[in-house]
Amino acid sequence: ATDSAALFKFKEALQNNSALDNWNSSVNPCDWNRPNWVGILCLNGTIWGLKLEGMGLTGIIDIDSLVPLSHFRTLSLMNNQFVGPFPHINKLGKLKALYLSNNRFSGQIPDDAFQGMGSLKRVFLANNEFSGNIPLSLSTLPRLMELRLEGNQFQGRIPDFRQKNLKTVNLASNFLVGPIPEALSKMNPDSFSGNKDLCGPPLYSCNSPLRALNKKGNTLKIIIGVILLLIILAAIAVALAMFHRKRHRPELERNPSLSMNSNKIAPSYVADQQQCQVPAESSAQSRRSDKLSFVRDDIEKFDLNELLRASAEVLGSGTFGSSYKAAVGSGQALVVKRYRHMNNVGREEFHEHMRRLGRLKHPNLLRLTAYYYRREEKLLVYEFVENGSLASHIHGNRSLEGQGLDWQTRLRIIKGVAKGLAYLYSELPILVPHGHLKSSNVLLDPSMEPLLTDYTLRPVINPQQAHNLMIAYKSPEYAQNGRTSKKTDIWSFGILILEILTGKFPENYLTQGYDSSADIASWVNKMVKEKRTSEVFDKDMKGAKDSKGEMINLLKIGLSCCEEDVESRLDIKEVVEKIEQLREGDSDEDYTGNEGINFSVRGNEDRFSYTVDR
Ligand SMILES: Nc1ncnc2c1ncn2[C@@H]1O[C@H](COP(=O)(O)OP(=O)(O)OP(=O)(O)O)[C@@H](O)[C@H]1O
Repeated sequence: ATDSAALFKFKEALQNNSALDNWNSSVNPCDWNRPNWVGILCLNGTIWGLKLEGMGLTGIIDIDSLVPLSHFRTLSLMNNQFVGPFPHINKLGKLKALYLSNNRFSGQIPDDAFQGMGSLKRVFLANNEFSGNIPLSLSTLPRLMELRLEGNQFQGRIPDFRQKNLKTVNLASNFLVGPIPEALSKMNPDSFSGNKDLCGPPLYSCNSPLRALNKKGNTLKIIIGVILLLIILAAIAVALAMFHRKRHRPELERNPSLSMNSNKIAPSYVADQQQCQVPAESSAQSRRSDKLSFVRDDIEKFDLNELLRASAEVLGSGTFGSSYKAAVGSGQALVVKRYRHMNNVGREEFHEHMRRLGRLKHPNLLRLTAYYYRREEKLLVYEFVENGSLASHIHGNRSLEGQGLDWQTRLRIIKGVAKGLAYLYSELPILVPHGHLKSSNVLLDPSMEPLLTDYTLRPVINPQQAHNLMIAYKSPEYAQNGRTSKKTDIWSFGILILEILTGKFPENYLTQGYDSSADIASWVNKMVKEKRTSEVFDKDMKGAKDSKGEMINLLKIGLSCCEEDVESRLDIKEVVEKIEQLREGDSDEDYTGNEGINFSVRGNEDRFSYTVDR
């Protein structure tokens, strides 16, 4: 009750907060690791954090109201409309991560703003309007690992950051001057680009003649920029003139407010459209562009209006969209996912990618049913899968979901996911096949067969958002260089296997970067090293009595997928083969101790290497 009251107080101070309408005082915010309220992060029944991203929020950030939440560790308000000064966050002394990027905060941040925040590891303030010097207290945060300040108006010199754990710093596009501190000299040069006058490694030496040349180059860039700007302004003027001529455009294109806050997907659109007097010719045009594009022939068709008029239940708000359940036609249940960050893709490119996805057909893939394209917003439509997500079965309220999944079901799910992935790899060899594998993107059909969803969307997601938001189960190399590969998918699969076997929530999901101390693979490694393997498996996993050897083999496969060295990480063919070979009751290895288990320690390193036959 105290936690709920604290959260309500926080919500009250926000404006435009209708995205939080499902916060309900008669329901606990958390059922163990499953949030019942939108935007809450739960861990072991406590409120771990708030992730209120892309909700159009504004108003006051009432930090005081969060102080009573004793387990509160992460606050994300990215991609909203907040304005005004930096909030007084140092009242949340145990905060580990603060994400405020992509708002309109402004003004100088006091030098002592981060004083006493000994646990803070990640600070994201990018793309705001902060000015003045970078606050000194940031440079003394003992555990700081990731700092993103790009796209602000910070000026002056960079403070002397010396933290050993600092892995990522981005200070690009500010007005900083002077030498780059030595501790940052190995960072990516792009992290310092677009500043007034920075020098020293990884940029040009402060005495280098190239630096002067670079400055001249910048002047040239500015001139070219001005010319380009003039061309763009002329193009805008022409476009505006054309816009005025096109009086009778389809209503959906004119009125894009597919209201997220309503229990219908777009009531405002429907109401307006009924009053709209559209001349015959443009009405035909309107129908054409308001059409849903179906990529399947084997299901009952419906039109966009029908879908938009249907009452919709919010299923959740994910990293780059919100999902709604709606029933159309004869009661067919569908899931409509609205994507916000796909507006860099051209119409044709988008259509082509959707048609490519529409051709995919496999028992372990949820097939795309239809999609809708509008420049600023895209809808993808899927069938509703009755048994919900794997995440809800593993982390949800087990008394409701039925005592947790038994071993055979877990093994079947892992085998199915492997087959689905292998199919994607064979059909889309040049793309990163899934790119967003995690337990809420594995759905369970009525016979508990897994269906992968949200796959292969990276080519149509805006690169900037894809980098920030995708790959929840991120590998160390992805966290460092932001590049996906087939091996980043394998890492995510490894984490998924460990999550299924341990029933443990991959905490690393809650952070933007990679934190080995919060990584489930590191935890399993540690437990094995301490000869506590028996404690690793989920206590609620029934039917495991005769299958201990198989469980250990699967644990090894999961860990081999989470090999930090990309080259030694298994590839999909090897993973599928190894998983296919698993049977039940096949081994008499005893997982309560180390005996008979082929674990071997590699050198003096902290991690174990697992002897998995290749
Ligand atoms: N077709 C579906 N049938 C049943 N439940 C679904 C379906 N698609 C998604 N869900 C569930 O709806 C909820 C919201 O899904 P959504 O994809 O919007 O977010 P997410 O998976 O949590 O995050 P992300 O946007 O990063 O994928 C999740 O619990 C998901 O498992």
